[in-house]
Parts: sequence; structure tokens; C-alpha cells
Amino acid sequence: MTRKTVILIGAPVDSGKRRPGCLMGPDAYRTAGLPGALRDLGYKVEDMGNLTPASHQPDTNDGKLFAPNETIAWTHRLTRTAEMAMQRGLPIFMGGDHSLSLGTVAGVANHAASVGRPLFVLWLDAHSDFHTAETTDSGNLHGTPLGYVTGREGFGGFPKVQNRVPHANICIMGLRSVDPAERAALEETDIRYHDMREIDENGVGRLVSAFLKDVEAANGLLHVSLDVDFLDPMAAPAVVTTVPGGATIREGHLIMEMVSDSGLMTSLDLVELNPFLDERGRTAQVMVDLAASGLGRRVFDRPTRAAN
Ligand SMILES: NC(=[NH2+])NCCC[C@H](N)C(=O)O
Ligand SMILES: [Mn+2]
Ligand SMILES: [Mn+2]
Repeated sequence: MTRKTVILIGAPVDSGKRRPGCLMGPDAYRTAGLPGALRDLGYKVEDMGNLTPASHQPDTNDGKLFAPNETIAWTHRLTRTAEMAMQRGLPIFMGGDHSLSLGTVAGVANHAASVGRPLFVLWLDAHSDFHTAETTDSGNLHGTPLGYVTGREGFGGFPKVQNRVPHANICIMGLRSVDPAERAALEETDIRYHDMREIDENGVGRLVSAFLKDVEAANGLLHVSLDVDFLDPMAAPAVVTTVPGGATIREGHLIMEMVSDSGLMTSLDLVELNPFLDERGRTAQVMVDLAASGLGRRVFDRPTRAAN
């Protein structure tokens, strides 16, 4: 049997917000043992090292948007890299802040179109990241990737999105901080979004399984984008945009284990880790463990029986 290949791609993107530190993310994931954890699960692991953005004019940062040139340059680089990596294995994009997903999701969507399958996206995040470069209040482009990949207008200067992700193929879980402009735009779409209250009332299992069923029925590819701030800050402190009241580590594992059971995930982003804010690497470790669950790590080999 040929072993499945996981391609680790360091994307030290730090241009999506003002406070630096996410550039150290890829090396923190390596230090926390991501490559070894995947090898232990039986994968062939290739590490492409850390990428750099395409060449670009330096940002002046005298306008509303922070570092647009650099983020556009990363979007170019990551779109191409994602397209290439998808042909060879399952890419894990080790961020980097969430603006990296403008490129990774756009590239994965191009790949999905080229193989004639629909792309689905599971977005695990306290935020909906559905702004455009025009609606953002903060000017931080890490708040815009879902707006971009769904083809919203208001991204002048960015590469044109070739294959939009259809709204109905997106599921956002973990919401507890949505800006008014994002909320209004989101409510006009049929994107499914589950805030923390819905998670509390239903449990993550039920919500995720409904989505995974649809991915399977459509023979879709599944991209998972895991933002550190999906988790509660007590469990995962190493992120700038903490919002209290987030998911537990167990909820994170259940989602990732169910994703793995489904066999549907074809690419993964690990984003927003700021190792400068971490406590002895514990957030990096939680993210590595969640990634491992998503790729098949189990407490027991056989599925444990549900209570009824
Ligand atoms: N990927 C993230 N952490 N995004 C946070 C975005 C926060 C806020 N909505 C903004 O646009 O500035
Ligand atoms: Mn995010
Ligand atoms: Mn977030």
C-alpha cells in the first residue's frame, strides 16, 4: 500500500494585522512535533520549508488597509502553491495569520474545479472573516478571506478569484465576534454559520455531521481552516484576537475526529498562532494535537460506541 503524502507548507504570513508574531508559527508547529506526529500516523511527510511572498512594492501603511501589497503578494504565492500541492498530496498550511487563506482557499478551489469536484470549506473561528478590503473597520486583511474566496466585490488590486466557493458549501463554526457589516452581508447568503450558542444547544457533533453528510453526498473536496481563536483563550492563549467563551479542546478534537472518520478532508490551514504570546508552547501543542486528530490519531483504534 502506498502511504498517503502530507505536504507541510510554512506560510509565515504576518501582514494580515498590525500586531506581529504569526511569522513564527510554522517553526512553532515543527518544534511542537507536527512532522513526527504525522509520520507516526503512517503518512509520508514532505516539508516544503517556509515560503516567501511574491515580489512586491513595500507597503507605506498610510491608508486604511494595513500591508495590502504584502498580503496581495502572499495571495499570489499561496494560490499557486496550493494548486501544485493539491496534485501531490494533502497540504497542511502552517500559518501565519488568517489572511493566508485568501491564497490557500483560492488555490484549492482552482484545483477542485480542475478535477471537476465541488469544494466545501469548514471554517473554525470566533470570527466570520467575511469582510472585504472596503468594508473592514480595522483595515486588517485577516478579517477578509471568506469574503474574498466567495467572490465578494471590494478587493481591488487582488488577483481575481477564478473559482468562487459557493456559499452553500461553507460552514462556519464557533462564532462569537461578528462586525455589523459582516453580519449584514452574511445574512444575505446561505452560508451556514453556527455561533457558540448553537454549539452549546446542539453539541458540535450534530452540527458537523450534518455538514459532512452534504460534502459526501456531493463527492466534494473538503478544506478545513482552523483559527486558534476558535478555541477558548484559556485553552489556547497564543493569539492576538482572543474572544472569551470559545470551544473547548474536547469540542475541537471531536470535530477533527469526525472529519477524519469521514475521510473527506483534502487540505488544512492552521492559522493565527502567535508563538510570542504562548505559554511554554501549549497552544502550538494543542494545534498539533488537533491536526493529528484530523488525520487519524485516536485514543483507541476502533470507534468507541455512542451511548445510545
Ligand atoms: N482571522 C481573524 N482573527 N480575524 C479577526 C477579525 C476581527 C475583525 N472582524 C476585523 O475585521 O478586524
Ligand atoms: Mn480567522
Ligand atoms: Mn478568528
